[in-house]
Amino acid sequence: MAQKTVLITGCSSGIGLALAIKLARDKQKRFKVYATMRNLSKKEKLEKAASNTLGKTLEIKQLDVCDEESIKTCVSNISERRIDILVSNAGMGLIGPIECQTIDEMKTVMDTNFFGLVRLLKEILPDMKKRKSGHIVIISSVMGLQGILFNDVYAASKFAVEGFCESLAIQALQFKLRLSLIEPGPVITEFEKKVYEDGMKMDLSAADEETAHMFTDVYLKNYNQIFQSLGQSAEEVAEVFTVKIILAENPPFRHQTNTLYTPVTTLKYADPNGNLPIDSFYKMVFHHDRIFHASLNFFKLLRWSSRKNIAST
Ligand SMILES: NC(=O)C1=CN([C@@H]2O[C@H](COP(=O)(O)OP(=O)(O)OC[C@H]3O[C@@H](n4cnc5c(N)ncnc54)[C@H](OP(=O)(O)O)[C@@H]3O)[C@@H](O)[C@H]2O)C=CC1
Ligand SMILES: CC1=C(/C=C/C(C)=C/C=C/C(C)=C/C=O)C(C)(C)CCC1
Repeated sequence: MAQKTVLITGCSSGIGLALAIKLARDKQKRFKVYATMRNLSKKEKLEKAASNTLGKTLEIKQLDVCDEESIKTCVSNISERRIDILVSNAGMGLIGPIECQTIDEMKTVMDTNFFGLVRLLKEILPDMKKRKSGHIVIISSVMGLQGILFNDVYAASKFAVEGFCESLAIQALQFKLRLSLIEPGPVITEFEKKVYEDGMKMDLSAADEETAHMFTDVYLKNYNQIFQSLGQSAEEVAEVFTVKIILAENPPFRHQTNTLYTPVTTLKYADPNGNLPIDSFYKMVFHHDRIFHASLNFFKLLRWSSRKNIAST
């Protein structure tokens, strides 16, 4: 197999970094990885992890998904502009009541998570179409399928990604291009820390007492526990890539990395009126004294049993 060129965005930490390292360390050297990040002063962690793959199967480049010029410069400096696999990973979260968020903060989330992908594709898709080959892998989220309390704008940005990709995938087939949406549940990365810290610092004075209480004493209070019980590691998510997505003969259009989460994303298909997921999440959150903790314990049990099954296979 000829070496494939992979461009990954957002490699200063988390899933992007783990994936870049995983692919660069491939024993058969099947990948040449362009690991990009918006701020090269953050490259030390990646450089350390890359060790002897640096300058060989891994190169670090600057790319800000919110800056068209930086995308153009990065792509133009790749030999023949050839990118076989694009991994659109750069993204950011935002939690809290919308009354306490500014429109500018919301626009930054949409600009990064949605328009970031659009900008990348405007630059890279025409070359892929000409070559009639290429695989576009997008890190979406389970929140691209199901909204979650206090994640209104983040979920909207991932829904936008999903709708955009569903439409584009039809055209892409004509050019023999593949699109794959990766939909992780919670992953323990900088994302979780940044979102939690911003949530803790949030000025809640614009929210009524009940909403502020719901955010602080229900959502934030359980946030860490949710990540601890349901959260995957960035390496686990990266593993899925090589095994199930990039190397697959027929890569899936959608792939959820966390099977514990799948049941909650199917509820909307079980009820055409759409009430079932809303009611279920409402009960999980607002009867959290019983149901919220019961559901967390249920998730924990599932996780324990799936780990046990993996260990015994
Ligand atoms: N962690 C989670 O629970 C989940 C995450 N995801 C998605 O996974 C993806 C990766 O997140 P994750 O690894 O968890 O989080 P991290 O915060 O660890 O990584 C996010 C990366 O995106 C980069 N980034 C942000 N804005 C830009 C930009 N304008 N241009 C280029 N890079 C940018 C960050 O760079 P910098 O260091 O400069 O900020 C960082 O490298 C995101 O799309 C996220 O939405 C999906 C489901 C769950
Ligand atoms: C509130 C709530 C939940 C929280 C889920 C969270 C917080 C998921 C986060 C996902 C992320 C961060 C995805 C990133 O793209 C549960 C456990 C499903 C059920 C109980 C109610």
